[in-house]
Amino acid sequence: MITFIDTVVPVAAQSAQPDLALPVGTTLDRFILSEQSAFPFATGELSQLLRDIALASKIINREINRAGLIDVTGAAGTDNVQGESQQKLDVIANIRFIRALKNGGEVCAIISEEEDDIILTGNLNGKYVVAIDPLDGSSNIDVNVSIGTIFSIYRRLSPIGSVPTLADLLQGGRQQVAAGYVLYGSSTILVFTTGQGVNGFTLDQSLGEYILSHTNMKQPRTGSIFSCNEGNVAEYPDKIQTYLNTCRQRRMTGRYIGSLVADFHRNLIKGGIYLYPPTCKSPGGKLRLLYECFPMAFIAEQAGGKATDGRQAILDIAPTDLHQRLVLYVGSPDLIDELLTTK
Ligand SMILES: O=P(O)(O)OC[C@H]1O[C@](O)(COP(=O)(O)O)[C@@H](O)[C@@H]1O
Ligand SMILES: [Mg+2]
Ligand SMILES: [Mg+2]
Repeated sequence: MITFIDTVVPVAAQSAQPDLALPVGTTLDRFILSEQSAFPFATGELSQLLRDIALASKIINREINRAGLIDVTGAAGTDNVQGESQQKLDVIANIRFIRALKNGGEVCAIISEEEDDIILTGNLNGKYVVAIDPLDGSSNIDVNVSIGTIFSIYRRLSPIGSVPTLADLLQGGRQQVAAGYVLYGSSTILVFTTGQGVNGFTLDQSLGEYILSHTNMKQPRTGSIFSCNEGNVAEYPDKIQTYLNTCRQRRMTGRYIGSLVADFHRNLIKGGIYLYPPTCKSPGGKLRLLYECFPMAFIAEQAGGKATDGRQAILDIAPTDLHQRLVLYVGSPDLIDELLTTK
């Protein structure tokens, strides 16, 4: 369920909100409006912000679908703050989302995977800040394999009208008011939560509309899928190697697309566990806390799953850096528990 209260109710206290089930087939706009109307104090900014993200994702979806026809494949010739070569679509997606968030007026600051520093939008009266991975799964762009976008929304801490600060972006995962992803796969789906469960909207390309297709998504308690880059196994900690051996002995299925959004989405629906342990190249983990781990952990927990770095719940981690990386284990709760108790 969506909460459209623009007076923020952090994750922990949101379960008291009314349950407003809407039927499959409802448009995203109708869903947003009807949910918002349930909250007398809602002023619509969060609703509009979600619409802005949905619109930008439709534009990106169009670019991705035409990737082979227009000059959007290959490297952009630039590196991001993490020293990763930026793909042209990384840059295009980054520009499109930042433009949509700036023009919307609700967002005062943004942190993006593709930008070194905080982006001040100039909307000093904007109530929200956004962390975004404009294009997730960049290594799959040129080979027509599913990719995604990941976003996380917070209410600003600094006073309305003032210049946003680092503290606005380095809030804890449990302060998120909304988080979601768009999966550009065989179909395009927008999945998000505002702390009242998780819903999925499939893009009807002929209408250009996101339509409710997955209501109140729930992560199966267990599953038979494990997802990790087996090429790195020799570098994984012994405990993880032991756990993966038990997965193989149990004849679980190895599935790894190499796009976090796609691997997460499959495991959310079918049951499974995604692992990105420490490696020699990324001893602290590869995935970024603010715009990959926090949003996916919020969605996972809202769907009944779990997300941990092996020591604590991802959502309990205090962020210290805009682009800090983390070890991530996320998925079905029983599989995460098994991993954590592996000797
Ligand atoms: O190629 P590797 O090392 O297995 O890493 C794949 C992981 O890295 C990512 O591509 C990182 O995300 P970006 O593509 O947004 O940088 C994840 O989507 C994916 O799960
Ligand atoms: Mg990513
Ligand atoms: Mg990315």
